[in-house]
Amino acid sequence: MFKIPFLDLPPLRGAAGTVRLPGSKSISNRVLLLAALSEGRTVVRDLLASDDTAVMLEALRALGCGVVQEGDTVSIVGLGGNLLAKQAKLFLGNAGTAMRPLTAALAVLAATQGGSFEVSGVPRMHERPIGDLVDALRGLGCAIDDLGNPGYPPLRLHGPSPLALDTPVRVRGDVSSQFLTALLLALPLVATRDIRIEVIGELISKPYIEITLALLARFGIAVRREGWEAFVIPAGSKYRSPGEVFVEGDASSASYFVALGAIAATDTPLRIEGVGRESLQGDVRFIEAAAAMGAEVQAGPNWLEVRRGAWPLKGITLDCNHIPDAAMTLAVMALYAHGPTTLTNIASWRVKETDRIAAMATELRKLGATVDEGPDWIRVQPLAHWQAAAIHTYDDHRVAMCFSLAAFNGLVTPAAVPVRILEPHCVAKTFPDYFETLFATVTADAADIPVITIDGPTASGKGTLADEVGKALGYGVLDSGALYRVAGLAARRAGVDLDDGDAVAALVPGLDLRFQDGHIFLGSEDVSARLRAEATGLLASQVAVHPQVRSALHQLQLSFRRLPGLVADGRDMGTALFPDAPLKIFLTASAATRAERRYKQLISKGIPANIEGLREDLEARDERDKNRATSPLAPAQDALLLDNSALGIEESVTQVLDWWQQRRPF
Ligand SMILES: Nc1ncnc2c1ncn2[C@@H]1O[C@H](COP(=O)(O)OP(=O)(O)OP(=O)(O)O)[C@@H](O)[C@H]1O
Ligand SMILES: Nc1ccn([C@H]2C[C@H](O)[C@@H](COP(=O)(O)O)O2)c(=O)n1
Repeated sequence: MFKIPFLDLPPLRGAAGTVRLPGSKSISNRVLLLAALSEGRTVVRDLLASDDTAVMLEALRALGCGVVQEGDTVSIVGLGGNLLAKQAKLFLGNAGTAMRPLTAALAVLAATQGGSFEVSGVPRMHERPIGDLVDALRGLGCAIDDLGNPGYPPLRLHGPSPLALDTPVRVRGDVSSQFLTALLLALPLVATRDIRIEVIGELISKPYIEITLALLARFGIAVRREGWEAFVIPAGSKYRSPGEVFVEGDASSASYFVALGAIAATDTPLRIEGVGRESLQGDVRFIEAAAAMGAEVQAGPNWLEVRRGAWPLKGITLDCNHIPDAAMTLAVMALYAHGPTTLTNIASWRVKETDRIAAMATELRKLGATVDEGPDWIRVQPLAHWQAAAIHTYDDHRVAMCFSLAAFNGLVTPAAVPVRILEPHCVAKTFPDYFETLFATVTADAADIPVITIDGPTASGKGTLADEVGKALGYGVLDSGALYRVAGLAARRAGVDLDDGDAVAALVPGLDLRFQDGHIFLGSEDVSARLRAEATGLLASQVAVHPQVRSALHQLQLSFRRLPGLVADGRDMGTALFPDAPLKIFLTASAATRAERRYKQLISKGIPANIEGLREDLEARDERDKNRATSPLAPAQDALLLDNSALGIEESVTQVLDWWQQRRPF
C-alpha cells in the first residue's frame, strides 16, 4: 500500500493482463457477523483484508468469539446466539457494514440477555445516519442511548428490556439498505415467533438485500419475502454454520478494472477474476452500464474479460440505484465519452464515506470538466482540455480508485497530464493493494514515467537520499552502483581479469540476479552485505571503466523505469541513462565529510575501519570514476548541485522534494 501523502500517476496508455480481485467487503463483513452469531466453527476463505474487515474482526474478538487468522482465511468460533461478554466498547472505524448490523445484533442480544455495549467510529461515521435503524429497534423495545447527536453514532445499547415481537418492525428503506440488512441479520437471534419487518418508503440498493438474504440462507435462515415491502423471519430460526464459506471477489472493486478495459484494453482484453455472471453482488451489473458506454464484456461464472469497444465511449443516462457504489466509476468514464452522462437516483451518495455527489463534482471540475449536480443526480460532460489536478480523496476509497482512471487522458488529448491522488492510502478500506494492482496491469510510455537522478561521488549520501525520496513519492529506486558491484564481484569470483572489459562484460548476461525486498540475490545467495563491502566498491570502480561493461548493464538499468516513477542513483544516471529526467541532482560533500560518514557507517556495522585509509580509497575511486573515458562521473548540464557537507539527511531530502514539487504541475 502507498502510505504517502500523495501519489502521482503519470499519463497511462494501455491495459492488459489478469487482475485477481480482493474479497467482497459486503460479503466479508456479513459472513464474519453470521459466523460469529452461529454455533460452532466457520472457516471463511478469501476474506478481504482491509480496514473495514479489521474493525469487524476486532469487534468479534472483543465480544468473545474465537478468531484465528491465517492469511486470507479466518476461522471463527461463534457465540451460538449467547453473549459471552456482557460489556464492550467497540470502535468500528468508518465501516457501515460493521456499524449497522452490530448495532442491531447487540441491541436485541442486550435486550434478551442483558449487557451494555458502546459502538463508535471515526468522526465521519458519527455524521452517517443511523436514526432510522435506531427508531426501528426502539420500536421493538430495545434500549438505545444516543452518546452524541441523536440519530448518529456513537450509541449505547443496553438491556435487559422486553421486546415486542408480535407487532411488525418498521424500518425506512430509502436512506440506506443497511438498516434493513441489519434487522434481517439480528432478528433471527430472537425469533421465538414469526417476526415481520415492514419497509417504509421505496427500498434502495435492493441487490445488497439480495446478498443478505442469500447469505442468511447459507447460515440456515429462510426469510420469507413479500416483494420488497415485507420480510418474515420464521419462528424458531436458528443460525447454523455451513462450516466453510468462500468469499467472492468484490464487484464494486471490479468496476475500476472493467472501466480500465473499456478505456485502455485495445489489443487483448483485461481479465478480471473473482466475479462473474454467478456473483451474488448487485454491483456486477456495472458491466451492463459499461457495455452501454461501449465496453465489450465477456462473462464467465467467476470471471470477466473486458476490452475497448466503442471509442470514444458513449454518454449514457442511467438510474444507478441498483449499483450505487460502482456508479462512481461511470462518472469518471464519462470524461472519455461522446456526449454527456447523467447518473440519477443516487441520493445515497450523499451519506456515504463522504458526500460523494459533491466530492465527485468538485474533483471532476478540477480536471477541467463541466459538471452539474442535483440532490440525487450528477451530469458529467466529456472533457477535451484536461488540466493536471491534485485530487482530494475525502478519506473515501472509491474517490481515490475511480480518479486513477483519469490518468488515461493521453488517449483523448495530445497534451497528456499527470493526476495526483492525495492520501492514496484511503484505499485500505476495501482494496489495500489497489494501486499496485493497477500498475501491474497498465502501461505507460517510458518517457512519461518520471525519473529523479542522483549522481555524485562515493559516500556522498546518494543511496540514502534516493531511498528516502523514493519512499516519500512511492517511487522505485535504482542503486546502479550495486550492479557494477555485482559485475565486479562475479568477475573476481570467476577469476576473470578485471582489466579485460570483454571478458567481464561477457559475464553480465549470465548473472542470475534477483531483487527482493531491498536485498540482492545472485543465484540463491543473498549478496547484499557482500556488495556493500569497501573492497567490492573498488572492484566495481575497476570494471566500470570498460565501455563493454557499461553497455552490458545499460538495458538492465533502463528496465527499472517503471510505474509510478524512479529515483536512480549512481555516476551517470543524469548524463547517460536518463538524460530526459525532469530532475537531476549532483550530490557532493567534502572528501573529509564523506570519509567520516563512511567510517561511522562501517563502525556501526561492527566492521573495523581506518578513517585515513578510507579517505585515500574514496579519493582514488573518485579519480578513476571522474577520469574514465566512458560516462565519467560529472554533473549533467542541467543538474542541480547539492553539497550536503553541512546538511543532515532530512534537510537533503526536504530540499530534493521541494525541487521536485517545483517541477510538478500541481
Ligand atoms: N546528509 C547526510 N548527513 C549525514 N550523514 C549522511 C548524509 N547522507 C548520508 N549519510 C550517511 O553517510 C553514509 C553513506 O551514505 P550512502 O551509502 O547513502 O552514500 P552513497 O553515496 O550511496 O555511497 P556509495 O556511492 O558508496 O554507494 C551512510 O551511513 C549515511 O547514513
Ligand atoms: N552509475 C554508476 C554507478 C556506479 N559506478 C561505479 C563507480 C563506483 O565507484 C562503483 C560503485 O558504485 P557505488 O555503489 O559506490 O555507488 O561503481 C559507475 O561507474 N556508474
